Amino acid sequence: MIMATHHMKSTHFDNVDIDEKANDVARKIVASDAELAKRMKFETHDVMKLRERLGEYDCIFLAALVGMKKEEKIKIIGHIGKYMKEGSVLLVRSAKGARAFLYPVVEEHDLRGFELLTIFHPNNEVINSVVLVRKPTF
Ligand SMILES: C[S@@+](CC[C@H](N)C(=O)[O-])C[C@H]1O[C@@H](n2cnc3c(N)ncnc32)[C@H](O)[C@@H]1O
Repeated sequence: MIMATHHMKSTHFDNVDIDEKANDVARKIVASDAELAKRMKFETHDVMKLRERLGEYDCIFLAALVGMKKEEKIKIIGHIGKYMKEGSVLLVRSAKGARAFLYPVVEEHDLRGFELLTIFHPNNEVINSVVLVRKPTF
């Protein structure tokens, strides 16, 4: 929501969650901002079941706990990487240090086949690190 409100002010977001209840809560939160609500859709799907659809986006944000364990997360990243559009960007949330007790750590070597753009580890109250990669254009 912070990105959509303050940085990507005209971007449309398709938010996917496997849990309909999570989407219901998210819809209610976003409904308080009419402008934002127009740009936010919430759909219930398992990301592992989406294929061609993933090729429609310029940028995909993968939430921290989509894949609770590292092996599961790597599998999900591989699936997204297979179907996302060439040249599009994937933002993966990771963790460093003691924060790795809470969230799976994704490192550069877990992102084979992608071009690494940046890794950012915050040192303030923000918990998640961010790894930004691009699917190469062949
Ligand atoms: C940290 S919460 C993120 C909540 C919120 N959607 C957000 O992005 O701020 C992680 C969410 O990932 C969802 N999730 C886990 N595995 C998933 C999958 N395979 N496909 C889609 N959503 C999944 C969970 O239901 C949970 O709501």
